[in-house]
Amino acid sequence: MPKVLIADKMNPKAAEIFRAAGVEVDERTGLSQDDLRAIAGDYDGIAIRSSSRITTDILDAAPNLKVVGRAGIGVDNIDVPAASARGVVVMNTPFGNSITTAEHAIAMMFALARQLPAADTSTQAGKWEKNRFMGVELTSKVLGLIGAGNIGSIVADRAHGLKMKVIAFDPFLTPERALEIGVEKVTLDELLARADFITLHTPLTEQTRGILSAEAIAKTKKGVRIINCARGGLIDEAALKAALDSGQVAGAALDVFETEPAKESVLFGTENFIATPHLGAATTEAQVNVAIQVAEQMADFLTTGAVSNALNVPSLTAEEAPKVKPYMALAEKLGTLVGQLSEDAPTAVSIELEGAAADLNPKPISGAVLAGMMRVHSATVNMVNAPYLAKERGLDVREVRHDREGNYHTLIRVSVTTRAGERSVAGTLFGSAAPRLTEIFGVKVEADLDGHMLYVVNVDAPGFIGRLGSTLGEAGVNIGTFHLGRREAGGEAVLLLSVDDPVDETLLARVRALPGVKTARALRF
Ligand SMILES: NC(=O)C1=CN([C@@H]2O[C@H](COP(=O)(O)OP(=O)(O)OC[C@H]3O[C@@H](n4cnc5c(N)ncnc54)[C@H](O)[C@@H]3O)[C@@H](O)[C@H]2O)C=CC1
Ligand SMILES: O=C(O)C(=O)COP(=O)(O)O
Repeated sequence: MPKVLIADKMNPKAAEIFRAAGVEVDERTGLSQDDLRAIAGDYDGIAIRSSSRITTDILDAAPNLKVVGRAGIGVDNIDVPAASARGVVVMNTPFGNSITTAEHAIAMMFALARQLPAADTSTQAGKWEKNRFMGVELTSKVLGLIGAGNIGSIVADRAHGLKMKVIAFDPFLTPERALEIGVEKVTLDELLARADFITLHTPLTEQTRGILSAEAIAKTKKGVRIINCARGGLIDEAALKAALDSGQVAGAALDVFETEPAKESVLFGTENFIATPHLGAATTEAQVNVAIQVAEQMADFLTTGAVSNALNVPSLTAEEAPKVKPYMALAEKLGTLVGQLSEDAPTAVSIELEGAAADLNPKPISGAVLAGMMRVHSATVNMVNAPYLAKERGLDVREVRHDREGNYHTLIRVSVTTRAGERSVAGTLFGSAAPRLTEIFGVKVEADLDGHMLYVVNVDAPGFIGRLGSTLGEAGVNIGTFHLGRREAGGEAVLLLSVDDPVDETLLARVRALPGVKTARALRF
């Protein structure tokens, strides 16, 4: 039974869903990094929010880990490249808390415009300072969005209802999408110069870190109000403090901080500064949404292989997964075969799908081919990290789908290019589930690729099979199945034998010494 750790506070629905799906769950929140490292090895999956950090050392301590699920959006607390390299799928829930977070940004905007927190504190202190809290109207003001994705566009929609003019800086925003969400696409400098309110809605990346730097803040319209419900690190906090003190910035509301939990900050106590403790996603509705979704996605993946909302592997629906699985098994066997038979490092691999296979999602199939090929040299390769490793090694990977149906109702062909040229193997599914080799390097051979096998290329001549059988028999190696194919009578013949025991180097040398043998290799599936 797969086992999952819920490492951050999550709605109880998550645990219910895991258990109902037959997944064992431990809920242990508030773990230190050392504690998490100590227990990570027990789990197939870890579900988190923004508090836990899934770093390289946690991944290294978790050899059984297959999936990290983020009940929320931002994954900057997960080392995604390190997870990919170790074959761990990373999933998030990209929409479950977006409305809630957009609403928090709007709430912050109102709180800034009317100084609600300070007015509340003053009033409850019995001061009745009616003349101190002069606010500004939102109507007709310019709202500048930095980042106009899911949350940014919901903020734009709500701001239109408040009769604001919305402009956006987002290099990936297309003119069509800008039109659709009713925002004017501008450069960052233009946004800084024009906005009365600026709200941030980008992920924290190398490009966005410090996007509101001292230099950028200096370019803002005097009296701007800034809201950050995205990520700490997007704003230079010391520069913001200086700009609030000088009056360049009339107010700032932060939900997120460079260092969290933010128990202290240069900004605390500054006039016109409002803080909340990373509450953007903290509503009942959002937390139910993300808890249900992350648990369903992780349980589906662990029990059926379905992949949704993964950041480092292509999606595979619960409906597709059972159809694609036998193909992945075939693809992996073909990859393992070419991997074992390649004398040289391949420079290119092409994966062709024909007949029924052509209707399937090719990504998991090509991932399985690459995993099979590369696992020959590294035991830790799987279909998640194989495409990344292939890219790293400069392997040119092509996927081709052919509508035509050949001799087989369904076929996968894997062609590998090395310095020696291009060679290909092909296979089909028998009874729609059993992988079967159909062709090896241009020779038709039908064989199951299973267990220990011996591959021999020889010159077709009478008496060879008998001599080979005797050589194996003398070494005490029992033949299970025997498959033979040849290019033409008297030409090159290919023999694939399944054997009950491994064929060692001494026996291989004896096979290679038989008259007519060109190649002999021991294979393992
Ligand atoms: N405070 C909280 O509790 C929450 C915070 N968040 C944060 O909000 C962020 C945004 O979430 P979504 O809108 O759902 O993500 P999204 O991926 O839909 O949108 C992000 C937008 O940022 C844009 N972007 C990327 N690089 C940029 C750059 N260099 N300059 C300007 N724009 C850039 C992208 O093109 C995209 O349109 C998340 O990454 C997360 O960090 C999300 C949920 C809750
Ligand atoms: O979804 C996100 O990106 C968030 O920042 C929400 O964080 P949380 O799950 O509330 O710790």
